[in-house]
Amino acid sequence: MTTRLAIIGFGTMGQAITGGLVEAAGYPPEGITASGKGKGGRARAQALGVGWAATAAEAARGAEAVVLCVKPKDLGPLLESLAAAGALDHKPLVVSIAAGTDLAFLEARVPGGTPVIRAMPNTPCSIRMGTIVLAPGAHAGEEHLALARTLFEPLGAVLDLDEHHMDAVTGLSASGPAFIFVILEALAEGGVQCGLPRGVAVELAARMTVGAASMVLQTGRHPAALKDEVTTPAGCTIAGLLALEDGRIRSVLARGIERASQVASGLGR
Ligand SMILES: NC(=O)C1=CN([C@@H]2O[C@H](COP(=O)(O)OP(=O)(O)OC[C@H]3O[C@@H](n4cnc5c(N)ncnc54)[C@H](O)[C@@H]3O)[C@@H](O)[C@H]2O)C=CC1
Ligand SMILES: O=C(O)[C@@H]1CCC=N1
Repeated sequence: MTTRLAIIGFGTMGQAITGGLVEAAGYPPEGITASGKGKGGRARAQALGVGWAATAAEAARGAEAVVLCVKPKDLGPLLESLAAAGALDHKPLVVSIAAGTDLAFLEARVPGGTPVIRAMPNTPCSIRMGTIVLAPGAHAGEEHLALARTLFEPLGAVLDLDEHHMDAVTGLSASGPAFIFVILEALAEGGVQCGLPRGVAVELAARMTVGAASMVLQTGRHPAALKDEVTTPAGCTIAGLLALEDGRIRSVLARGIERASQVASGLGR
């Protein structure tokens, strides 16, 4: 049976989640009502066939699950407006995807006993290749986690983790697509520098990345062991690897995740 779902905040992530559910996973659009303030949201909702509510309160009323997809700074005012309108009085499952906004903050702004789940998805959810980490609040039981999994599993791999990992998850798998896009762009530039047409270089870089990542997931082997198999003694790969190490590639990438995670932790304040 379809869960009546409200998506509040219809920007990048609200649209990625809704688009992934409707276009890629075949979720019935009539089961979803969206609400947003940004440009183009209503037209996108219409194109997807999902309902559109003029206000967040209207979307939330009667929904079994309310997914909050607004920026961290907008979450407090949004929850206050929903509480003032009594739009969460029926205690639906409330899911927040906001970075840096903890369960304690959310639970303090919904009616007592409301089940709340913090989720951290990423933009690849729009093509069902996402990762989504879930952390349940004090009143979210197994049935609520099961409902959240039903909503997110069509969009990618769902992992349950304790909330204290959420900032690290945000820096790694939520910000991470942006880092990978920059790496892909740079890899393609290398190919262009060596004479490949740009389109071919981008395609080779992207397909190679999918293949290498899939090897890690499918074999369960350590990335270092897989790397060693590519690296012929006195061959070309070791020459390229050493050039990358001269640029401190590992430290630069790891510090990028650390910095994103640190900033994520302050976004809700
Ligand atoms: N962009 C990303 O890759 C990821 C973002 N997130 C989190 O998702 C949330 C949304 O991020 P984006 O989609 O990138 O932001 P966005 O700015 O693209 O979308 C947020 C939308 O919420 C709307 N909004 C603000 N207040 C509202 C209200 N009271 N009622 C209805 N709509 C309202 C805004 O007009 C805007 O269209 C953030 O909290 C972010 O931390 C989490 C994972 C990945
Ligand atoms: O950059 C941001 O703040 C959001 C949260 C994670 C990905 N994008």
